[in-house]
Amino acid sequence: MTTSSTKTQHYRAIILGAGQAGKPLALALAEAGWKTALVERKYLGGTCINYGCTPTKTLIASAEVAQLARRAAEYGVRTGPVEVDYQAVKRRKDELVAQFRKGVEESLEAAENLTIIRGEASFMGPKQIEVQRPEQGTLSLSADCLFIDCGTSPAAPALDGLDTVAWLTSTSVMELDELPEHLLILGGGYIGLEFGQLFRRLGSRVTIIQKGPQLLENEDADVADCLADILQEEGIDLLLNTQAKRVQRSESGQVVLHLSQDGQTRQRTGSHLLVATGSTPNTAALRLAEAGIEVDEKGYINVNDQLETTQPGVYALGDIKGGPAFTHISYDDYRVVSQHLLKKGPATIKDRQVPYTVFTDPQLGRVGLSEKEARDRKLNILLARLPVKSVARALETSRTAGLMKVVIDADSEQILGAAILGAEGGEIMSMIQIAMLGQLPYSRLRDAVLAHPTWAESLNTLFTSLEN
Ligand SMILES: Cc1cc2nc3c(=O)[nH]c(=O)nc-3n(C[C@H](O)[C@H](O)[C@H](O)COP(=O)(O)OP(=O)(O)OC[C@H]3O[C@@H](n4cnc5c(N)ncnc54)[C@H](O)[C@@H]3O)c2cc1C
Ligand SMILES: NC(=O)c1ccc[n+]([C@@H]2O[C@H](COP(=O)([O-])OP(=O)(O)OC[C@H]3O[C@@H](n4cnc5c(N)ncnc54)[C@H](O)[C@@H]3O)[C@@H](O)[C@H]2O)c1
Repeated sequence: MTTSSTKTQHYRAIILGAGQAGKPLALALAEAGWKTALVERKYLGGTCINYGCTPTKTLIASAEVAQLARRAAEYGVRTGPVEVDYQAVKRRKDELVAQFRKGVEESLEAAENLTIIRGEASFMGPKQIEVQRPEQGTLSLSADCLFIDCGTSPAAPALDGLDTVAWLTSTSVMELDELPEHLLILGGGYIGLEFGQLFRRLGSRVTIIQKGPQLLENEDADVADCLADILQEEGIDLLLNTQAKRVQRSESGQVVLHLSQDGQTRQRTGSHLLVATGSTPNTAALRLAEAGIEVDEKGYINVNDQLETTQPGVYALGDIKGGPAFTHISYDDYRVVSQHLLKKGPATIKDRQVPYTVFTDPQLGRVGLSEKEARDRKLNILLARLPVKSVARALETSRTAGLMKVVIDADSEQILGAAILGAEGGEIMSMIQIAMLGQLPYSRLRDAVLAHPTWAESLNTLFTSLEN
């Protein structure tokens, strides 16, 4: 249902942003009988479905097939030369995104008590907003409760000359109709690595420039270095400890990056530049100060453990509140808010687990403390460590790259964290996460009977030899 009116319309709940928290929250509140409005300025489903997880993981799947086909001879299979039809790869991705988006639109449009309003929202007062609708003028709305799920956008670093080149974001790089010939990537985080490897495997030359001494700056150095070796073996040009000083477009239309590495001047020239140096919250349009909603120094909205902002009755969910920026965290924010408001049950974001997976190949599955974090906290720990090449399943399937590492509390035998860099690393990490949820001591996994030859069985071996 679409609405149009000039006087202020009142709702029990208004949700700003139809992302990974906003969509399920709108459905839950409406189903509970709350008169609810959902305001979205672009696509229903938000980042994950439209420009995040869904399109990237679909492209990554095509890149994995290309890579496996190239390695076919290792398995004794002849394929002939491997060719990538990038238009077909892109079409497959676009079709899946359209399918997911349609599913979201249909479920929201079918809901009773829910009004979908297309336009950009701004606060006019603590519980009052204005929506700028394309070609329909503004709409004035008020509500008893407001929920902000407006997400983030790619951030642009302060880089001399950036405005003179047509640089790409994680969104616009997926709109290219042709493969970049040589993709320069600024940033060695999640986006830089996932795009870097997928474009390399699809046939581009790729250079990744990371300002710090390792990729994935928050991970343990041994894990990050192992992943760096794997990417370099695939032909990715990796520059660590490298600062971008300025960028310019050459006469032939190439992008020229002027760099500094360990005091040495360097240069890289490519056909395209992808900037993947982090995100910034979508707070500018919201005029949060009008509602007395406080933000931190980076502009992320301050919330308490029930996700209420400094304005009572106004909540912030998902990436816009800062902290871990993952789809499953946004979804859990929805769970916390809906349990708190609808079931009046105890619900908090305090001390929740934050698992995540970097979808390189091999994947990096992570949960809990890293070794560095545990040592910084001066915890008495044991480490379980296993190179993936020691796992039977890895050898049988020729997927031997990576390492597994688990941090254990030496006194209680409880698992404190895990980094699984290996094939299906996200799934193996999730098994360890479930053991952590159930507070199983590591020895239960070491001694468990696990089917041979699965990836899961590697847990027996992983926990057999421990180091301090
Ligand atoms: C390339 C990429 C890959 C990713 N891959 C993964 C992954 O594999 N796994 C994972 O867990 N996470 C991944 N993420 C992160 C994940 O997509 C986000 O954490 C998640 O989508 C955040 O959801 P959200 O609830 O904060 O809101 P979002 O999904 O960001 O939605 C916010 C919505 O608010 C709308 N909006 C903004 N301002 C206004 C306004 N003023 N008025 C009205 N509407 C407004 C926006 O249009 C948008 O639709 C990825 C992100 C990117 C960019
Ligand atoms: N698989 C996933 O879960 C997934 C995938 C993609 C994105 N995401 C989400 O998207 C968010 C944004 O991803 P991202 O990769 O843009 O950010 P990020 O913060 O993960 O990584 C940015 C990287 O860029 C580096 N950097 C910053 N400024 C630089 C500069 N001027 N030159 C060179 N390097 C520089 C940083 O050191 C850092 O390593 C992530 O925080 C993540 O939560 C998640």
